[in-house]
Amino acid sequence: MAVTTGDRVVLDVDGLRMRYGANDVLHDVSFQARQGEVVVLLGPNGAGKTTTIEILEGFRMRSAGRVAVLGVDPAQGGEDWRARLGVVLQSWRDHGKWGVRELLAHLGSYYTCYSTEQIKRPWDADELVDAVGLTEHAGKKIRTLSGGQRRRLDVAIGIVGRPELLFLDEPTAGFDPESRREFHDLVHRLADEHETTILLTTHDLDEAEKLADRIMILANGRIIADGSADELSRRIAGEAEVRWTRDGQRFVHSTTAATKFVYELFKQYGESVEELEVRRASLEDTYMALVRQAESGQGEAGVRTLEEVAG
Ligand SMILES: Nc1ncnc2c1ncn2[C@@H]1O[C@H](COP(=O)(O)OP(=O)(O)OP(=O)(O)O)[C@@H](O)[C@H]1O
Repeated sequence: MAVTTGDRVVLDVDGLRMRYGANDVLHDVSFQARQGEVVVLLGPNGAGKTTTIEILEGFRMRSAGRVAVLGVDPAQGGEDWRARLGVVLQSWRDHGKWGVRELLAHLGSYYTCYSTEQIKRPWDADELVDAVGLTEHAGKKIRTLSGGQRRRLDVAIGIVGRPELLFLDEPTAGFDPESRREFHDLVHRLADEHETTILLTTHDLDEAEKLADRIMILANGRIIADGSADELSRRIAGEAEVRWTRDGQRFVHSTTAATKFVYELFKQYGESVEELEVRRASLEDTYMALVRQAESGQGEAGVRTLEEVAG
């Protein structure tokens, strides 16, 4: 997990609203992200994640609110501003006849003029191919790549200009577990070594937990939670489930004071307690509880225990 988050505010969103026709999609979205921070945006289908990201990227005009991306309003961002952003959207379908390395070197050449003292642009094509795990396939034509390999290429295209801020929309859809792990390592490296700020969407809560310094949950066009995975689960807090076996019999007990309970359990039964497990609310439990709570129209004041909310 990135620990090198700086003080510089890279993303600053205040009172963002978006309306499509008569349909309000984003109501009042406000958040900030700092240099080197990995922020994961979660939310059910249709919550407004892609809309938010597209507004930040300058691809979509907002209805209201203040937005500064690398200090610039995306609606007014020029080429030099755009060169500092990396965007990974859908799979790269064009240029099927191009080689992997060839395409990266070609796209990279557009960034040469945006090189600075601090940030040398573009990323060297061979190093980049290596960083995304495509070395073996560097000479292959793009149309011959598998789905997962093509997605890695999408990521490489997104970072070839060494962006200060990277947007990733469901980057690991279609990855096998190994590619997913490698991709997670790459995200950590970008944040830790290069101080890249990363905003990504995913529906994979395990991935969110592994990657995020901060998780934001968007539901019904509002951010209903913003914090680390631990902070979010503490908001739902409540009870932990303690499981154990004794003399071959299984036991389950729910308690808000798991440590004390386990201490008493051992004091009473000592070594006959086996297979002890303490399970706290997972990110999935927390996510489901918060989203259901938002969908049933309860505000912050209505935060209840997980059991009450999730039934
Ligand atoms: N161009 C558009 N015109 C009208 N409505 C739109 C447009 N684009 C998106 N919407 C609506 O805005 C809402 C938010 O869509 P958005 O794509 O931002 O959601 P999302 O959180 O990214 O969803 P998913 O997880 O399914 O990708 C949806 O109700 C969608 O139907």
